[in-house]
Amino acid sequence: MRHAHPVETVRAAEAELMARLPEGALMQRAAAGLAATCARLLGRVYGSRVTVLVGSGDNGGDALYAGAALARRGARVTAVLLAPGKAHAGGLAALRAARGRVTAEQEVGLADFSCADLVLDGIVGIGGRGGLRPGAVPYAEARRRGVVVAVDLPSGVDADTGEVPGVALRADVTVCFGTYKPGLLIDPGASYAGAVQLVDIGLTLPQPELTALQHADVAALLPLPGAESDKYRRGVVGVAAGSATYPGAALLAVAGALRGGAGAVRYVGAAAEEVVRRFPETLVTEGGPAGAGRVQAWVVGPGGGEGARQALAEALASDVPVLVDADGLTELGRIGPSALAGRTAPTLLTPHTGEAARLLAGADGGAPAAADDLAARRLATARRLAAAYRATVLLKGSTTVIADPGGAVRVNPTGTSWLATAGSGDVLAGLAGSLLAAGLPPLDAASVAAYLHGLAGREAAGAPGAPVTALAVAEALPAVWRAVRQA
Ligand SMILES: NC(=O)C1=CN([C@@H]2O[C@H](COP(=O)(O)OP(=O)(O)OC[C@H]3O[C@@H](n4cnc5c(N)ncnc54)[C@H](OP(=O)(O)O)[C@@H]3O)[C@@H](O)[C@H]2O)[C@@H](O)CC1
Ligand SMILES: [K+]
Repeated sequence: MRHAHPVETVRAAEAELMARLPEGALMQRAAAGLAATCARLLGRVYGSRVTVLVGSGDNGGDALYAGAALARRGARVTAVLLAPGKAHAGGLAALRAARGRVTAEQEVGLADFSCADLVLDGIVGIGGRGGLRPGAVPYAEARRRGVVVAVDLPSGVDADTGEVPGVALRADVTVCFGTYKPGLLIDPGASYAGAVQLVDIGLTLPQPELTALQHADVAALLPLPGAESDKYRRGVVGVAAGSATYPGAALLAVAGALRGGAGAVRYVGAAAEEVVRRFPETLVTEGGPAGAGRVQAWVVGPGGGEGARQALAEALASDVPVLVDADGLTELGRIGPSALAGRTAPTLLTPHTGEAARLLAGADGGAPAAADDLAARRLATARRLAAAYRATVLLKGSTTVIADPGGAVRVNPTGTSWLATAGSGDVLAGLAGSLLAAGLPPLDAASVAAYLHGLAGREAAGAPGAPVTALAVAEALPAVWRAVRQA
């Protein structure tokens, strides 16, 4: 599992460790790890050209010491001071002692940047606020031929949220210290970080609020049938989806649900005939959720159209977990959080940012925010929704973020942009609902579903990627399920 901690926590751990170590020891550890990665990336250090962008704090200090280490191995290193007079004095002395060059002239700096084999971005790290300052912006726009390595964090990315409030410097590799910062895992920040490598500097950190699952974590959470299992013990997931106008959503939600580990799928809705024709293993019931037989979780809303209101009300009145998606979310936004007030079982909401805007408006009373703004602040958006509705929220997008009302957050590391395709969300809803019915708590059900769905998207798209259909994503689920278990 990848763990991320906010700046405040990192600073506290740093202070606690620094009090027990000789001065500067922590920075030396960070710089040594950084220099080792740079050497690996360069292949041959001797004779290579390295440019070090240096800001006014310890982030620049790390970069200067790493630059000095590379210079001692024969690299031609130039430090470009973006805040001359404030650059880390010890790091600067070390670089000079290793015969590194130092300049504060932007023209020289930009020329060096463009022809370097490797650039170290030590402009700003966890002490940063706002995007790049004007003197640094030209580097973000300049031509580059070498690899850009961000020190701890790409400069201009907000460490705690992944927001990019202006211009940021795009990295190919980020070497972070002690722990991941949330901004390295959440878009848009994550998209600036490239491949992220963690250097252990010995910090003792508390349990993280924010995590990202990896194969082994998902494998441990997957529901597996025991020798005694029958379909009811493995869980029955009820799917209330599709309408006369959108029968396809019912098929796709059922396709996802059939591959999510529940023992059976029970469908209610207007597309029963199509569902049984395509998936004869589905149980079909007339009427809505209230009159259907016993299920262990409901999925309500994909392609629900007019019927979504009634289906939502009936599912929410049940005492089993309910996943609300698509048209169900629109209906929920109309009522607001009071619709969930009497629930005794968990609720999982799976909005994209447009639906999130409607849900927030339903909670706050104001006009819906622009979806793009919510996408740029996806961690805050998911947390706000989870708190307002007292529900687990899976906010879909370039980084899917899952927030529990208790404060825990999971960030999904899998996926492909090809997944932004019609019906893909219906498959995800069915899959997550199936995992809920199989007994996973909502945070686990949602994050395992997002993980498998992202992998299935990649599997269906192939490499190099090509457009995928939602049904192909559902059909790829068994293969990725097996791959996760075998890893
Ligand atoms: N914590 C740890 O465990 C360890 C931390 N280590 C390292 O230290 C780094 C943190 O160092 P730090 O605290 O000196 O802050 P840092 O990010 O260098 O910023 C400094 C100053 O920059 C300025 N500034 C602000 N915004 C800006 C912007 N947008 N663009 C440009 N400048 C901006 C602002 O100063 P101002 O110019 O406003 O006076 C601010 O005070 C950390 O990321 C890691 O690399 C490791 O060595 C060891 C273990
Ligand atoms: K940086």
